[in-house]
Amino acid sequence: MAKFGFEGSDNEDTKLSAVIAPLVLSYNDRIRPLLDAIDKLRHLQVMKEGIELPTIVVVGDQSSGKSSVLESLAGISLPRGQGICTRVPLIMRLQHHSTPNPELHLEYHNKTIPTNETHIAEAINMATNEIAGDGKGISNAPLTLVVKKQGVPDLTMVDLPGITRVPVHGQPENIYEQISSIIMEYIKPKESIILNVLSATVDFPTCESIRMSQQVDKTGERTLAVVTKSDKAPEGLLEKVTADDVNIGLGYVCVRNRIGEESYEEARMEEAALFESHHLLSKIDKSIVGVPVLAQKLVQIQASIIAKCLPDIVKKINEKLHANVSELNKMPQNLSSTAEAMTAFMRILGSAKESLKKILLRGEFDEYPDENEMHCTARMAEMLNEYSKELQQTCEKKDSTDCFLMEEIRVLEEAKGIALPNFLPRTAFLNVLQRKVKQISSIPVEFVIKGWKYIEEVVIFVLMKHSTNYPQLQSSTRRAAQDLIAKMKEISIYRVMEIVEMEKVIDYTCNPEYMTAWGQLMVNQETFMKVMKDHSKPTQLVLEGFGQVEVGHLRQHSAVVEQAFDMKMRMAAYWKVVQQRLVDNLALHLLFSVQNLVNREMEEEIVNELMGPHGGGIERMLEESPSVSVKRDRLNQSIKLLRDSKKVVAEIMDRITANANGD
Ligand SMILES: Nc1nc2c(ncn2[C@@H]2O[C@H](COP(=O)(O)OP(=O)(O)OP(=O)(O)O)[C@@H](O)[C@H]2O)c(=O)[nH]1
Repeated sequence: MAKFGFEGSDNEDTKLSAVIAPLVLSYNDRIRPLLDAIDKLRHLQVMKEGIELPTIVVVGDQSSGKSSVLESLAGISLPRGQGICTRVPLIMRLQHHSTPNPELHLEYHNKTIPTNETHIAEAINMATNEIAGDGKGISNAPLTLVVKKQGVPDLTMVDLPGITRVPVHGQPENIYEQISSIIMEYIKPKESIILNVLSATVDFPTCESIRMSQQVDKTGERTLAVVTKSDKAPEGLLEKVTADDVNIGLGYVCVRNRIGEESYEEARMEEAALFESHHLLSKIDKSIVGVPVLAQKLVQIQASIIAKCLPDIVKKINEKLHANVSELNKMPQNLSSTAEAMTAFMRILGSAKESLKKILLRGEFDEYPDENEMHCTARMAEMLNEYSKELQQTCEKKDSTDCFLMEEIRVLEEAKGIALPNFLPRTAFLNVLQRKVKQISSIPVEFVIKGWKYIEEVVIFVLMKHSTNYPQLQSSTRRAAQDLIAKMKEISIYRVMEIVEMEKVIDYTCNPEYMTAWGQLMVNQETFMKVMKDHSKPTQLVLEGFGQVEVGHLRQHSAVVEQAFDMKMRMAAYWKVVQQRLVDNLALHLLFSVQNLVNREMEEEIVNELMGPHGGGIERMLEESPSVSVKRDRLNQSIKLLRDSKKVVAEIMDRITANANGD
C-alpha cells in the first residue's frame, strides 16, 4: 500500500469496522472535488481521445459477488443472482449528500433516467436490456448509475461482466472472448485500480479474474482483493489471505454481503457480528475485514491514484488540444467561388511544381530529409552508373568467352574481295560493330523504362501529397501525370532505339581520344606479330587493354592476323566512344525530358485533364469531399471536448493551488 502513499492508521480502520453510517467520514470533503473533476471528464468521454482516467475497476469470476460488494458500498439493492447479471460495464458513481432522501438516476444513450432504491434493480435490468438486448448477450457500451445518498463514500467504480468460460443457454459461443476483451480494455491502463472480487469458497489461484489481472499487473501493485462469502467458507480463510499465493499488492479485505432479503443495515450488523464472534473469522485482523474498511481503503486508493494521475492528464489534454488545433489549421478553407477554387488549384500546382523542381532538377531534398527515395538526383545518378556498368560488363563478358581475334578473322574472311590485301574492309568493321551493338541493344531501352517508372512514382507522390486536401482533384491529376509520362516514355523509347540504331550502322567520332587509344593499343602489334611469326616463342602474351591472352591458335591464320589485330584495336578504341555516347546521350535525353515535364508539360496536361470531359472542372473543388468534412467535424468535436476537459482540470488545479497556498 505504501506504493500509493496512503494515509490513515489501522486503528482508525478498526474503529470504522463497527456498524456505522456514513461509511467514510473524513475523506469525502477533500476528495469530492477531485473525483467530481474525474467524473466530469469521464462524462465528457475524454477517454475517446486516448486519455485514460484513474478508475477503480471491479472484476471477478461469474457470481463471485461483484454486484453484492457494490451494493454493500452503495447501500442499495442491485440485480443479484445466479448466472450472468452484469452484461454491460456499469459505472457506479457514489456521492455522499447531506439531505436524508437519496437521489438515484441512470445515464445511458445520452439520457438521464431518474429512479429510486426500490426500483433500481429493475431500472438497471431495463437499461441493460436496452443496451445489450433482451437475451444473454453482453455489450461494452457503459451504463452509469449515480447514487447520491447520505453516508455513502465518494467513489466511482466500474462493475464489469463476470468472467465465464462456459456459455450458458442463449449466450453467444464466444462469450468468454467478448467478456475478456471488455475486461482487458478496462484493466490494461496503468491508471486503473483492479478490485478483484474473489469468493472465499474457491481456490484463489484458479480464478480467471486473478489470471487476467496478473497479465496486466504482474507485481499486483494496483490490485486490491475483496474476499466475499466469508460466512460460507470461514475455514482456512485467514491462512489464504495471509499466504497471499496470488500476489495482491494492495492487500485483502474479507467481507460478508447482504444475503437474501436482509436490509442493508441488517447486513452490516450481521457482518460486524460475524467477524467479531466467529471462532475462526474473529482471528482475522480487523484492519482487513468488513465493508466499512473496504470503503475506507477504496477512498484512500482513489484519492492517491487521482492525485498521481492528474498532472499527466492535464499534460495529455494540452498536448492533444494543441495537436488537433494545428491539424485543423492545416486543413483547407472551404472554397465558395470559382475564383477561390482557381487560386487554390494554382497554388497546389505551383507548390507541387516547385517541389518537383527541387527534388528532380536541383537536388534539394529539404522537404524529404529522411525519405531516400525522394532524393531524386542522387537516385538517378545511381541508376545511370548502374546502367553504364552493365553496358561495360555485358561486352567484357562476351569478349572473355571468345577466342582472341577469332571473331575478327571470321568476319575478315567473309569480307574478302578481289582487292589489295592491306586495306581494312569497312564492311568488316561495321559488321563487328553491328554485332557488338546488338549484344547491348536492350540495355539502354531497359534503362529508360526504369528511369521513367521512378520518375512517375516521384511525380505522382508529390502531386498527391500537395493535393491531399482536395481528394476530388486527385484522380484527374493522377491520370494526367500517368498519361503524360506514358507519352514521354514512348518518345524516349523511340529516341533511344534510334540512338542505338545509329550506333549500329554508322561509325564516326571526332573525339581525339579514339586516335590516342588506338595508337596506344597498336604499340603491342609488333610483339604480337613476332610471336605469330616465330613459332619458338611462347604463345601466351600480355596485351595492353586485354590482359593475358592465348594466341597460339592464330598462327594458322597468318594471312589475315595482322589485319584482324588492327581491326580489334580500332574496335576497342571506338567501343569506348560508343559506350560513352550511349551513357551521355541517354543522360542528356532523360534530364531534358524531366525538365520539360516539370517546367512545361505537366501543368498544361493537368489543366487540360481537369477541364476535359472526364475531369469535372475546377468547380469540383467547391464541393468539399466527404472525407475532408468528416475529418473537419471530427477535429472540431475533439477540440470542443478537449477544451471542455481543459476547463474542468484547470478549475481543479486552481483549487489545488489555492489550497496549497492556504487560501
Ligand atoms: N452467503 C453469501 N452470499 C453472497 C455473498 N456475496 C454474494 N453472495 C451471493 O452470491 C450470488 C452472486 O452474487 P452477485 O453479487 O450477483 O455476483 P456477481 O459477481 O455480481 O455476478 P455476475 O455479475 O452475474 O457475474 C448471489 O446469490 C449473492 O447473494 C456473501 O458475502 N455471502
